[in-house]
Amino acid sequence: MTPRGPRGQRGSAVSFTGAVRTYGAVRAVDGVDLEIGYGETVALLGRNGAGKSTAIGLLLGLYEPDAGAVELFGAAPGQSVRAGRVGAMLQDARPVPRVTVGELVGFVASRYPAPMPLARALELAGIADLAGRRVDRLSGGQVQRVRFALALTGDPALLVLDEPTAALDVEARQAFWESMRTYARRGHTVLFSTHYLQEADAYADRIVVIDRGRIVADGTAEELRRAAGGNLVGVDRAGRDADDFAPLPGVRSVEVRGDRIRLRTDDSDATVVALAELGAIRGLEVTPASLDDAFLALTSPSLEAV
Ligand SMILES: Nc1ncnc2c1ncn2[C@@H]1O[C@H](COP(=O)(O)OP(=O)(O)OP(=O)(O)O)[C@@H](O)[C@H]1O
Repeated sequence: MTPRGPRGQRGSAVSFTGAVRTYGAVRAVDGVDLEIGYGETVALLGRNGAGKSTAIGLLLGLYEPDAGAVELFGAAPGQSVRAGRVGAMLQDARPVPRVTVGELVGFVASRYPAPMPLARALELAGIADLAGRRVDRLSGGQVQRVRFALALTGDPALLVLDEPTAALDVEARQAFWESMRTYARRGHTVLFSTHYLQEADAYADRIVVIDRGRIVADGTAEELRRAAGGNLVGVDRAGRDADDFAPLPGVRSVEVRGDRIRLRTDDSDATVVALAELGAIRGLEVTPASLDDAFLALTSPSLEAV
């Protein structure tokens, strides 16, 4: 079915088609195809240097792709940004101005065609009590929340957040995600990048894993766990080699950990039956792969001792 936007638009909120962005020899974004429908909350997950910020820069029209195309709401990114349809919170080290929080958010709001009321933006960002405080005298976490208010204030259809919780303590982090959820529930589209798998799992409808500029997985947390090999089966090694286990049904990878063998498998039932036939079930343990396991398997195949 063709996705429809909140005002009945067809198509995608975000569309990357074979997008490439290079820095010299580095292909920071290397042929990305990605469609994000209206109202989806998507996490962009990747290690340091995977290409998340570069992808976000392309999406916001901060720079042009060297090849391929990027569209927002069916138009060039810059056009959608200028029309006030996008709010962004970037990793930004610019010095903060010497005005109050209320003045700053109010000023930015005044530049949008249909901003949300100032009090609403401050409340959603959890900084209603900071309205009269000077921005340059706030803590790092408070400034981060001011940035969130600035991203929200134009009441954008798409919210783009680059590692939004990096400077926040646990309590502020939870409050932040609650606000983001409230916003997303109103039918808005949200794209956020993060290193925190738990955040991606808890707050996104869909997780896109990027590695060396390429999308290596795209789906729900459950689908990612399955894509990486759904279960882990552990047994005592009992003098056997890793090679004895690799051909067993369902097995994707074999890891030796001291006296234990750990098998990543797509079909743990078939693997366990085969282990039983081999007489190798001493210390048998079957556990679902965690999202961390899936992430490591998807982004660093060289670490696996297959
Ligand atoms: N302005 C630049 N000049 C040269 N190389 C760059 C530039 N910006 C990014 N890169 C390189 O492009 C690759 C992708 O970087 P990017 O910042 O997009 O990754 P990231 O996933 O956002 O990383 P992090 O999680 O550390 O913020 C890296 O190899 C990085 O060194």
